[in-house]
Amino acid sequence: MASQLRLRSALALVTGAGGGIGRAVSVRLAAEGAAVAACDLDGAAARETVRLLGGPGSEEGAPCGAHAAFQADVSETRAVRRLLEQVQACFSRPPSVVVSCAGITRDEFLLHMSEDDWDRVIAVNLKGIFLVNQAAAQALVSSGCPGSIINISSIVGKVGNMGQTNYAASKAGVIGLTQTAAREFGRHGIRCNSVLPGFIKTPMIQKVPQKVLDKVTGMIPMGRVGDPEGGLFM
Ligand SMILES: CCCCCCCCCCCCC[C@@H](O)CC(=O)SCCNC(=O)CCNC(=O)[C@H](O)C(C)(C)COP(=O)(O)OP(=O)(O)OC[C@H]1O[C@@H](n2cnc3c(N)ncnc32)[C@H](O)[C@@H]1OP(=O)(O)O
Ligand SMILES: NC(=O)c1ccc[n+]([C@@H]2O[C@H](COP(=O)([O-])OP(=O)(O)OC[C@H]3O[C@@H](n4cnc5c(N)ncnc54)[C@H](O)[C@@H]3O)[C@@H](O)[C@H]2O)c1
Repeated sequence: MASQLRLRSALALVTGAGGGIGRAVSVRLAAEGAAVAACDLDGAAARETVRLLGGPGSEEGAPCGAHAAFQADVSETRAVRRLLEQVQACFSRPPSVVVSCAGITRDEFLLHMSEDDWDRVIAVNLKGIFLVNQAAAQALVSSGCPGSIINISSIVGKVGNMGQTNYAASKAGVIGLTQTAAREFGRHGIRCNSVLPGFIKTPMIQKVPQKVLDKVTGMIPMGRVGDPEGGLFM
């Protein structure tokens, strides 16, 4: 029961909260007592996450309750600034926990990859984390509040993956950004860490050819991909 109250005074901003990992993160944070600001490019998906958390605010334009949904494109500077303003207006404080889950893939071999597919993946997966980290940290520093920022990278950012030069570069960039932000933010009482999952069963991996999934799964000691809820004891 004690763990239920571990985050009772925390306000958590989760981007990509309408997706597989972001929704699971939101559910877990709420279960441990946090108020959740669920943000996604897909506003309806963010509202569905809030509905699952059982909070008011799941309807568009509904008043903020224990949890609230927000629509924003993390790759857009003005959208991210507006997001942090809206979250603070809704909850009267900056988020003390920020989990950056928003991300995309546009897989293709480098020989054939379009510039647009490169640009879009870097914009969402790397620049999006730059914008959210900066806006959240600025809000925390100006209010003198400590915080914890968690950026979702990928094992691909460390070991690479065929068909993902854009994605791998973006996720490697997230690692370097996080390590540097941690050095800069520490003096302000803000922790900054990245997580590097392997394959997790979410909509993101639905486009992966089965022959590739079979290949990679064969290298995973458990013999299966992970699930967003963690499934530690399954
Ligand atoms: C510490 C140990 C690590 C070991 C390495 C593990 C790295 C992989 C783990 C990744 C986990 C995290 C993923 C996570 O961050 C979320 C995602 O990013 S989900 C999306 C992941 N994307 C991919 O894995 C790319 C899959 N490939 C494709 O989508 C297509 O192949 C594509 C690149 C679009 C090209 O399609 P096309 O039709 O042109 O070619 P084929 O699909 O026929 O492929 C040609 C041959 O290449 C082989 N291939 C393709 N991708 C991979 C791959 N990622 N790994 C290994 N082999 C790959 C494919 O099997 C074909 O081989 P063959 O000619 O023998 O049939
Ligand atoms: N699923 C995996 O195997 C895996 C492994 C390692 C890392 N990751 C990373 O975890 C994070 C979450 O991935 P997931 O598996 O839950 O994917 P998902 O596709 O289920 O969810 C991603 C969410 O991000 C949202 N999003 C996309 N672009 C956005 C933007 N510009 N602004 C705001 N929101 C945006 C989508 O609408 C979606 O709801 C991603 O950063 C992904 O790269 C996933």
